[in-house]
Amino acid sequence: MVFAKEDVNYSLYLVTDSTMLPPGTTLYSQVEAGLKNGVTLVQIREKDTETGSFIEEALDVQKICKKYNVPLIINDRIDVAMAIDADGVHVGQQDMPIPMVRKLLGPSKIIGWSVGKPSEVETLAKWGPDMVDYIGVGTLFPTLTKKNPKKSPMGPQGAIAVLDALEEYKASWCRTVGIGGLHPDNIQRVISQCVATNGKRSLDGISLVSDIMAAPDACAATVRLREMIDRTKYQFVDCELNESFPTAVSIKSVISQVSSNRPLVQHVTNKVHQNFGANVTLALGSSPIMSEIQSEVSELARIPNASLLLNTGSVAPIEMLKAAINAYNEVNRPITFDPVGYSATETRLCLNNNLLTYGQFACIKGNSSEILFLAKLNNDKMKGVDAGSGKNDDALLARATQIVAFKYKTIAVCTGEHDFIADGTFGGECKLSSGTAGVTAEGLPCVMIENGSIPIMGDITASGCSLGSTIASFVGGLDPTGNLFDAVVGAVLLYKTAGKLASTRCQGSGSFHVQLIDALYQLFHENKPEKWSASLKKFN
Ligand SMILES: Cc1ncc(COP(=O)(O)OP(=O)(O)O)c(N)n1
Ligand SMILES: Cc1ncsc1CCOP(=O)(O)O
Ligand SMILES: [Mg+2]
Repeated sequence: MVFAKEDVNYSLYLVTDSTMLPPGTTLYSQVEAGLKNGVTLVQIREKDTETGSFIEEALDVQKICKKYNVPLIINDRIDVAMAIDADGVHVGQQDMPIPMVRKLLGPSKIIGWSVGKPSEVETLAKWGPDMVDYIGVGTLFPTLTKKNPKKSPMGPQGAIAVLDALEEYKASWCRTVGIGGLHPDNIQRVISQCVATNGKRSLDGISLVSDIMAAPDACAATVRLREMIDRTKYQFVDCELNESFPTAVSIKSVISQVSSNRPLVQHVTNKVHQNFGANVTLALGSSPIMSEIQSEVSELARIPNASLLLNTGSVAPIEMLKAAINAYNEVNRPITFDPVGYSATETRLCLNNNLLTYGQFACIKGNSSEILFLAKLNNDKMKGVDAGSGKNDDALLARATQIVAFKYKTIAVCTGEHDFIADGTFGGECKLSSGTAGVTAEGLPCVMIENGSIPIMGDITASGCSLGSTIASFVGGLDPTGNLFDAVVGAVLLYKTAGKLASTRCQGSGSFHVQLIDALYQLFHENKPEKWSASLKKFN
């Protein structure tokens, strides 16, 4: 049977490994369980099997694949692929050169190649469309399955660089699958974040080994993966731009939702912020919990309307931070990420980059230096944890905010004299495909918040961190159909209006703290956004 290459469905690509079979299962039972429940492509990869046995296993797996009309790919072994007339092979950078593989297999067979960096894309593009049909992009995350990996995990940002290279070198024919450490807790993020910067292509599939091969119940594991892949919203691929901008009416609705849903806001934050953050959260009708206990994050994330504020000024161990991200991502509850002092030290840079790759965030909030650095528009090392002293013009800050929103598929907030908020999270049900939306960062909805400066805000501790508490309360309190952009813009408008009000009422920085909590409480419970001093304007 010859599969037309354009008909190959890469969406759930199972790669076998008999060394991890649970008791009571076989290579064949795991493959069949996968095929029955949504696996769309199979690769037999048995690195420790002698040629004779490998051929027997491949023939038996081939029979099962034929029953489900699914192509079979052979790992590494071109001779075995030819011997059994398999549908194709997958080779890596250290295996037989692609032109030689193509010469032996002929034009109709599927050839997959492992690609880990843009220069390898340039090579395949030079070969042209008759050589490589798809690439395995990885290793995305750490995995024990592939022994002695040549490169360290690339994360979604590494995959984006490869997708960008496919666009740059115009290799439009080439399909892509992500591979390496893929499991239910990171698949949605991989799919939604791994989109080329020009919005014109996403990953075409997810390839994995252990999540199915090592599963005691491979049927259930596959059903879960299939469901997750089919329902994950993909950004910028065949989706429409959200044209709606927040209004006083939509913000009023957000506050009503927060007030009735009373979100639980888990703070993982620095010691200085904890007390004030808790009081700000209470003023907004929400319930704060300051917990860094790794063993309880899953329980907390499952509490109705749970919301996580991750402020990396905290000293919580990275394992706890990652467990918290996992727990909230797993149940689709919002995480507000505040990468305090993003690049002030190597330690913070490494920690924040690690977390940004590891998690999907509803909102990423930072000062102008942090956002400019995240957008790679200002690579100077930040001085301390405060915004750089340089005056950045509004257009640059707005663009940086849009870039961060696009890059991480999030609501990005850039705080400063003016605040900028951009929406990179729009919905739209899209399938795994090379999209045609062509949406780019500068097309994203972006607003500028004007409220005049509030110098005394800088004279108290945790005023910036507590905007994070406000955002986390608002996004946590949304109804399921609520709009994240409305919630974040509403939180910033409320917080800035309260700051201005408190500055007119206080006697100094000490009473400003108290007045700020009073003002937040009063404005929240009044719920009259149309009267707030802070205002927004579209910045596109
Ligand atoms: C779909 C897919 N992607 C990548 C690989 C890795 O292939 P390779 O680099 O040749 O490493 P080994 O699998 O041979 O260890 C793959 N097999 N499948
Ligand atoms: C074959 C291969 N190539 C890169 S990672 C990998 C193994 C992926 O296995 P798992 O899905 O269990 O992480
Ligand atoms: Mg190989």
